[in-house]
Amino acid sequence: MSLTALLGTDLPLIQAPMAGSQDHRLAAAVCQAGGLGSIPCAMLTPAALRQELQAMRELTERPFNLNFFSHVPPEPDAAREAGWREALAPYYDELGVDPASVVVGPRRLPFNAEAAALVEEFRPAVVSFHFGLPQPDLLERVRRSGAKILSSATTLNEALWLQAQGVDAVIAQGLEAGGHRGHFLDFDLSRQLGLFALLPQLVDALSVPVIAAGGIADARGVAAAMALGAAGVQVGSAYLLCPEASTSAIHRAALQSPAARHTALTNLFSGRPARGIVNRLMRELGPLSERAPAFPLATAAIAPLRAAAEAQGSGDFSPLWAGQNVAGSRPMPAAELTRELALGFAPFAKRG
Ligand SMILES: Cc1cc2nc3c(=O)[nH]c(=O)nc-3n(C[C@H](O)[C@H](O)[C@H](O)COP(=O)(O)O)c2cc1C
Repeated sequence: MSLTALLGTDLPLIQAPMAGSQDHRLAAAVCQAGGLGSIPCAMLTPAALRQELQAMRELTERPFNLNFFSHVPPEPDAAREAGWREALAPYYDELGVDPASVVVGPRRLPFNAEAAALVEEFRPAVVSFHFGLPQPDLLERVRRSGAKILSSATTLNEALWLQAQGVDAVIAQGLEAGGHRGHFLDFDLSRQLGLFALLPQLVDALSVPVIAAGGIADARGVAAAMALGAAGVQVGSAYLLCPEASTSAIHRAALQSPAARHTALTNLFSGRPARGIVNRLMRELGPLSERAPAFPLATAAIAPLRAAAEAQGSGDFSPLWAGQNVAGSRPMPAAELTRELALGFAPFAKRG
């Protein structure tokens, strides 16, 4: 089955879910332009998710994707948390932040029964997961709702596992990708592959469609991924500058500055490796640090530093998620960007 038939879209193009940087507005604009818009749910309470779903339904009747994280929550580790606070202490002093103001808590919850109930109620055409898949009973509820199920793989091993669990398509997430690595079985970063190495491996080995993600920012990138056998593409960073995205002013400025040419994988902001524009915290404490608590617990102690710095117009302590190929991105309406990207499908039109 072609990807457009599977997703119910005109184009085999998914706007990547980007938690913290977009909501239903960007998703709806992409849906209206023929792609599959995504609503990132990782940072939403059930009530906020319900509002997003209602707002989405008002803007479009087209198929869309709901995206969830499916990590295993870690056990809190007091010693590690204390070490992390110690590492950040000089910054608390500098910015006049009271360490007691840190609100400890997970901040990002994995897919759970409440989210499954909302999927059953609103019946999105597609549900995608990052960090593997939820528990089998929850996954079964999604499947029975009628949603097509996608998840990201960063190695052949992960892709084969996802296929064995019955996903409808696999997203091949190359090392170029912005935001969190979706890895869930293979944690050795030195073994993570760029898209051009990963994609053909997955295309050759899988029977389900493979969607290319990572570093695709224009029609040339789309055509290259399709030439390597992708059934479609998932594009994230290129959409961050669209007026419909909720990307912060600080993040937008960084994306359009020469600094955007230097991204790195860092675990400082959440506890899991994610690609972002290199900023002060990454330069001084990382970009990777063994002191950061496990995902998503590292976020709590950074949050007041981020807020204090952002109040002064600085992104020194903000996660500036971006893929390696974001330097050429331009601010333009999402529909226009979708149409430009779609030109890359033209030579492969027969594949649908
Ligand atoms: C700002 C940002 C936030 C992201 N948040 C999510 C998310 O919530 N869920 C998810 O599955 N992927 C997330 N990703 C990763 C994307 O799904 C995708 O792998 C990536 O954007 C593709 O690479 P590109 O950014 O170079 O296009 C995020 C990426 C970015 C840039």
